[in-house]
Amino acid sequence: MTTKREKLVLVGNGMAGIGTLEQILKLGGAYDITVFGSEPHPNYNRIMLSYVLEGSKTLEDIVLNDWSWYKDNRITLYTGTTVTRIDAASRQVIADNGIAVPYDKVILATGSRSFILPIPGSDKNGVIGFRDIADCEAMLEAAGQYRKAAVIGGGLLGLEAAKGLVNLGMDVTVVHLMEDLMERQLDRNASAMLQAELERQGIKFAMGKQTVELVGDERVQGLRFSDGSELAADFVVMAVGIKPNVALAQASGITVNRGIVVNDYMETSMADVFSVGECTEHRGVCYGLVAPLFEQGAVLAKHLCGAATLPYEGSVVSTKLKISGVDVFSAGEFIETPEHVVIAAKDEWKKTYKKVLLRNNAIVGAVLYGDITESASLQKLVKQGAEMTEEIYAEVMGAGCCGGGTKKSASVEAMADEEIVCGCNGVTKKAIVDAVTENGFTTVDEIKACTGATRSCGGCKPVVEQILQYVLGDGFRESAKQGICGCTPLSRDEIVAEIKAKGLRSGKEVMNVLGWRQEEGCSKCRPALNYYLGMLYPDTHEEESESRFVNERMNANIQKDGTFTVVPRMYGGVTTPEDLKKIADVSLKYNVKVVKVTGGQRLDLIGVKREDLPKVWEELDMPSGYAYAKSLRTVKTCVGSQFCRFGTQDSMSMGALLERKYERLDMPAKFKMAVNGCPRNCAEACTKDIGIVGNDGGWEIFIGGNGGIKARLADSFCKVKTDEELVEICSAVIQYYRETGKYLERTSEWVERMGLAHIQDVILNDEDNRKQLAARIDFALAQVTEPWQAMLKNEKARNALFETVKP
Ligand SMILES: Cc1cc2nc3c(=O)[nH]c(=O)nc-3n(C[C@H](O)[C@H](O)[C@H](O)COP(=O)(O)OP(=O)(O)OC[C@H]3O[C@@H](n4cnc5c(N)ncnc54)[C@H](O)[C@@H]3O)c2cc1C
Ligand SMILES: NC(=O)c1ccc[n+]([C@@H]2O[C@H](COP(=O)([O-])OP(=O)(O)OC[C@H]3O[C@@H](n4cnc5c(N)ncnc54)[C@H](O)[C@@H]3O)[C@@H](O)[C@H]2O)c1
Ligand code: SF4
Ligand code: FES
Repeated sequence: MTTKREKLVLVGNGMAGIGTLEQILKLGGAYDITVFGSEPHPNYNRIMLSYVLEGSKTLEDIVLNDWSWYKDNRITLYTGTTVTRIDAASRQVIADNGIAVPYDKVILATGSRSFILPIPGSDKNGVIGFRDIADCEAMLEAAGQYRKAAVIGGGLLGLEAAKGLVNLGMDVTVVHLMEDLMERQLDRNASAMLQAELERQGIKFAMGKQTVELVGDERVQGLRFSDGSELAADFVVMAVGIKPNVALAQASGITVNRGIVVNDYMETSMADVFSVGECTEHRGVCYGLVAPLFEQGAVLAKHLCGAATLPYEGSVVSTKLKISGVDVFSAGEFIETPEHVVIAAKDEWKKTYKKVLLRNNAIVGAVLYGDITESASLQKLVKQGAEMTEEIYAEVMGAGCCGGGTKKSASVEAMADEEIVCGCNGVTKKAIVDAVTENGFTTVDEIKACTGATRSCGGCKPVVEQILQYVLGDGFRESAKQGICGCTPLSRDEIVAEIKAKGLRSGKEVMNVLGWRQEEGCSKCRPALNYYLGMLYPDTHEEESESRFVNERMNANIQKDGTFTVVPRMYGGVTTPEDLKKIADVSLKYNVKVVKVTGGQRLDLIGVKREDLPKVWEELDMPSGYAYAKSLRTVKTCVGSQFCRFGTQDSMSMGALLERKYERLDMPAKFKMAVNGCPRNCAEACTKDIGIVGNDGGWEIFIGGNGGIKARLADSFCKVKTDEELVEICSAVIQYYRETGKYLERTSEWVERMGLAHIQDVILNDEDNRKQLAARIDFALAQVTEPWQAMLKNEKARNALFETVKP
């Protein structure tokens, strides 16, 4: 006889909720699971949004559980769907779009939202919080259009946001209410050192300022303070704290205080309804960091799986600011009172500071600035409220405030097995050592995939590295080479070489033969392998569409409200009245929300419903502009010699020719080109992957430009006389990039890695090689087909993607 599986509904697709589900799945919990999330994305690492803004990660990098994870674990997922009520009488969870799902158990993990100061003007355009992908995208966009930003709030979030905006080229002032930055985590000494360093990094500060109004017309133009002074700003980020999302609990009659009130087993006041994460209030505390949320999730998962568990008794929190070049750590109590015994060391030359607070000889708090080597030990000692002893003093204070560096592996050696190394994910030293000794893992990525350590804020990475060094000894340096992801220690070049040498033909085969740690791979390696195989076998590789990112699978870009954009090709930025009429007719018929002229000189139909996509493309009957793909996006052109008085070359015709030639071909990353009729460079060749400028009766070719987050001016590659030479060199450059580029590596990074001189040598000084590269790209180009034409003929794929399955 089979027992009926209970129905578990999770509301909130964030880190706390999905972390709890991961634990439940690990424990073998027998539930039919449904997840609701208001955002249109799979579970992603919210913490890493700071790195996305700062430019060191992309949105794709921060996905924690991609769409296939839900499918593989038979979880029904409703994204872009907000639950509005739990009906205890009918035992159903009811969503805003009318979907009602029966439940046996419900987990509320609805998180928080940004607290927006209730002051006049806070609803003006250009004022946002920093909480989710949509906010992050809005900030990236604003940085391209506006100059002067103000970030209100000098806490963790405000400072990380400010650094991100400075990196994006904005003039940023942090407006802080108090006289000390991060006054909830740091004492005056550490705060002052932090402010000095951040000023050095380009952030300005307005301290002790209370904003009473945001001024401007529709768009914000500045801030007015209580002392009457003003600050000009055309973009304002509010980072003054968070508010738990409790509307659903309230509407369902569940007891709510600041957060959803729970007991030590995460039970709310409603039977069979539990709560974890930032929306939760436990013993009067709502947490705003991931470590406590995962601790809550671990207790709840065991509780729901019938496994023995201790009650959740609250968490001691510690924080680390994620700004490169600024190492700050704080745990427990940090402001001394007459009750405390203070151990402190400050080195103004090395710019380091260390303070440990004792109460009745128990370690109750610590602040580190500049050198945070001891953060893991101190975090544990504070959590345990350990007694200070001579040994601990020597271990923690070492040579004073900066002695950690010389005794790193000694301090790791001295760590107890059960000591927590990764506070965010509760991973002990023993779990990491076991992953090395029992599973043979040798890199941080492998440890991450196996244990979860370093998966969230990344603050524990140095200690994980020290443990690897301590366990592997000399073997560590050799193994320090990182694989393309946690599934393999192999680099891109090694994988491509093995595919060629062993004649491997599919992603699965590559993973099997090359000994992938995770049988199914992950969201990093699957699309990369699909690209490498397609590049190596253009005529025979069977496209593995399930390995593609969702936008590529749908041949359309998903937007934050769950609708899509449609961008038809306009070769060289040139269109016709007939095509414009078609676009207008289709836009009206399918209620397109906005028609936007893009930076790449074409039209973007924004707000198309998923189920309308096939009909829109069928009626447009125009080629896809690949605005979602890792391939040629646009060839921007100026008017050129056909019309411009200065033009010496026909840039419009050449742009259209190049766009028709290279469209649809997969590349390591998105690829943009521009063609100009003369050196006035109206189509901005200098920020394109390949930029072309009419010059001296011929063409000058530039490569490796980028106008995005990591802006880079293109390098002059060569000058040519004829159109034929131009096309041959473009072909050779693109094919060489395709053959040697790492998946997701833009040409700006590729040129820096390979060296301009080397690429010139390969392509300009070796005619045979150049011709072979051009022939290989022509062969690959002969295999590509128009995706929407194929999709419209394939009813099964069309139904599966656009009618029955959620992305
Ligand atoms: C930029 C940034 C950087 C951060 N850095 C760090 C850090 O370095 N270290 C650290 O520990 N913490 C950090 N945090 C905090 C950390 O990200 C949060 O504590 C954590 O993500 C909260 O997880 P959660 O699942 O409780 O809530 P959330 O992540 O807010 O997830 C809740 C989800 O539920 C959805 N939802 C809400 N109501 C409903 C509903 N009725 N129906 C359906 N869905 C709903 C929301 O849209 C959201 O997607 C950072 C936060 C930000 C914004
Ligand atoms: N590295 C990290 O651990 C990290 C990074 C980002 C965010 N987070 C978390 O995200 C959440 C939100 O972060 P946060 O920094 O907004 O919250 P926070 O509550 O930690 O800090 C808000 C700051 O804004 C200041 N403030 C309040 N009102 C103000 C006003 N009117 N004008 C100027 N300043 C004002 C406060 O003095 C405080 O320093 C927190 O839970 C935080 O822990 C953590
Ligand atoms: S780049 Fe030269 S040819 Fe082209 S539009 Fe500008 S001035 Fe005219
Ligand atoms: S401490 Fe945050 S990921 Fe390990």
